[in-house]
Amino acid sequence: MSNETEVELVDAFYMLIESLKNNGIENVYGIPGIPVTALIRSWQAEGGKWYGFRHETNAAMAAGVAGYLTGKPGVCLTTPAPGFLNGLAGAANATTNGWPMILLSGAAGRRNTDLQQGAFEEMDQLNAARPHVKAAYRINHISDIPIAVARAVRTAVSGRPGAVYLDLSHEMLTGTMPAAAAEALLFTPVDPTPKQLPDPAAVKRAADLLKGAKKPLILLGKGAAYAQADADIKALVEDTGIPFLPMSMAKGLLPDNHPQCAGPARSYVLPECDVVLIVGARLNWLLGNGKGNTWGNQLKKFIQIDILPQEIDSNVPIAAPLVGDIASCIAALREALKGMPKADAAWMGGIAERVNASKEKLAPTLKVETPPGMMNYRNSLGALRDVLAKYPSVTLVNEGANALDNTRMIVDQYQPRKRIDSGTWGIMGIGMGACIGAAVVTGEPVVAVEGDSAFGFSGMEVETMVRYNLPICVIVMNNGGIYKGNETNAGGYDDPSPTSFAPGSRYDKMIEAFGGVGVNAQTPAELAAAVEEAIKSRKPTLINACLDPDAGVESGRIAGLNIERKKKK
Ligand SMILES: Cc1ncc(Cn2c(C)c(CCOP(=O)(O)OP(=O)(O)O)sc2=O)c(N)n1
Ligand SMILES: Nc1ncnc2c1ncn2[C@@H]1O[C@H](COP(=O)(O)OP(=O)(O)O)[C@@H](O)[C@H]1O
Ligand SMILES: [Mg+2]
Repeated sequence: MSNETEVELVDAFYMLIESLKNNGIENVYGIPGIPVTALIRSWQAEGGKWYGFRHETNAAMAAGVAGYLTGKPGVCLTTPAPGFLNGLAGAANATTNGWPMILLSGAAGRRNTDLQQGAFEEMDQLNAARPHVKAAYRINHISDIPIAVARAVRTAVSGRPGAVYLDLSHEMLTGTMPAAAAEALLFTPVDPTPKQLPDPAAVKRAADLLKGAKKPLILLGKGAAYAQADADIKALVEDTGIPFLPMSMAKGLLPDNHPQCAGPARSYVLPECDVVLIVGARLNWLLGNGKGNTWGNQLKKFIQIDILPQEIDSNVPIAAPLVGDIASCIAALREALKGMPKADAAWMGGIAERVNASKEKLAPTLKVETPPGMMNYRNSLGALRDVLAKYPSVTLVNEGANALDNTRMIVDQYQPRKRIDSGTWGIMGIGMGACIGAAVVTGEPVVAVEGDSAFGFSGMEVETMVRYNLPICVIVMNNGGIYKGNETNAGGYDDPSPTSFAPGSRYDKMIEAFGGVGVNAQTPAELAAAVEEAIKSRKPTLINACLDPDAGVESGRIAGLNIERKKKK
């Protein structure tokens, strides 16, 4: 009898499953196929939750959003080469957003790949991943799995979070090892997201600057939402009385209707403020790179809280860098600011005036009557706003151009981490993956406001939503095209324009094909009723919101980034 039959062995699937569990991973998102199908079945058999998608990019988006919402890396599992590449788009988006996720992909054997001998789905995935993720590792031997998974988790969640690629080489996946030795290697990592405490001198410098400000502003970014230091952030804002400006995914850290919220007065507070406390936000294109017209011509003093030291001075000089994790930095800053007088009443009064004026100007447009089937962004989203105000725990997913800009402006958020959108890249295609990831990790209803083009990037996942019976209500803002639906093509012949879709499309019929609830909403009242019914019923629902094809402007609020022809021919 050979020695092998006497010694109990374990295989790589066992080591992967146990290592994922030791790192607190409960859900895996992806698509089966060679060589991972049996691994998925084993994961399920061991009690792991599997969410099977229709496209790996959507599975990876779900994993990234799950990471953002929970602080634990979402895990996406794919097959090699094309499956890996599809997943990589979601991993790159997670890394750009600073969200923790792990992309696990099967890979062809090293011997063939490194000699480019044409193995099945051969690709040098490790090197293809490296430029687009926070880190990429290959596991070459079964005994390395526990350390590799722990390292991937720690890398994904520590510092600035991001995606980690783990290459599951064929040789490793087919390996076995003695069970006793394997058990000795399995472990649970200690404190993968350690506190990063700020330097007390830096805290004092920041506090002194804030105390001396005449027109201070607190700018909250999605890093502040991700940090889950909600109570301390709210207390810092309210104790100091300083106005706050939330970036889109920081909305809800304090309610959008909070008296200190300067959101509707962004174009006033950015040029007028003198000291800005940036909490988990980057001075990138979304904030005019911290200079130019967005900020007016007065010199600003920036205080920046960030866990990544090299984010400081990325665009403009930072007068008081505060490097550390947001929770630790905010706690230290609150201590240093104790007794500081509230922000200047004249400054607050000026902001309140502009916020009220902005709201008064917007209000009537939200109630405007339009003929059935010809809603616009204002009256449709005005109706949605009133419904969602009654359900603050609903997660709102949002993408598109006009569909994005108008929803961000009109629909208020009341709780942290309840708005997921196109993020730092301004990417289309996060939609259905984000809905599924959010529904899975929150267990709460999700409402998505999707441009009809944006929806198209991930729309096949309505079958996935129905299959898992997730409480997701997708609203397709059907204006008949990209930005609008009534452009004619420049050539004058009959083909559609570059931005138009088939007129009269009925997206609600898509979900009905899979057994979900489809609604064709012609008026704001019909839209509101259908959304509320979907939230209450928790049934997977798709609402085709019929908008005027002329509603919308090219590229929404970022039209200025377009390049136009300098001359006709
Ligand atoms: C992956 C990807 N592809 C293309 C784009 C370009 N793009 C595209 C294609 C948009 C769709 C706008 O049309 P929509 O129907 O989604 O929204 P509205 O009609 O409401 O503006 S917005 C935008 O920046 C993108 N941002 N991301
Ligand atoms: N826990 C944390 N502590 C400190 N900084 C963090 C933490 N998590 C994320 N960050 C930082 O927050 C910033 C988020 O910026 P960004 O994604 O541009 O936000 P927004 O788009 O809302 O402005 C990143 O620079 C990231 O390094
Ligand atoms: Mg559209």
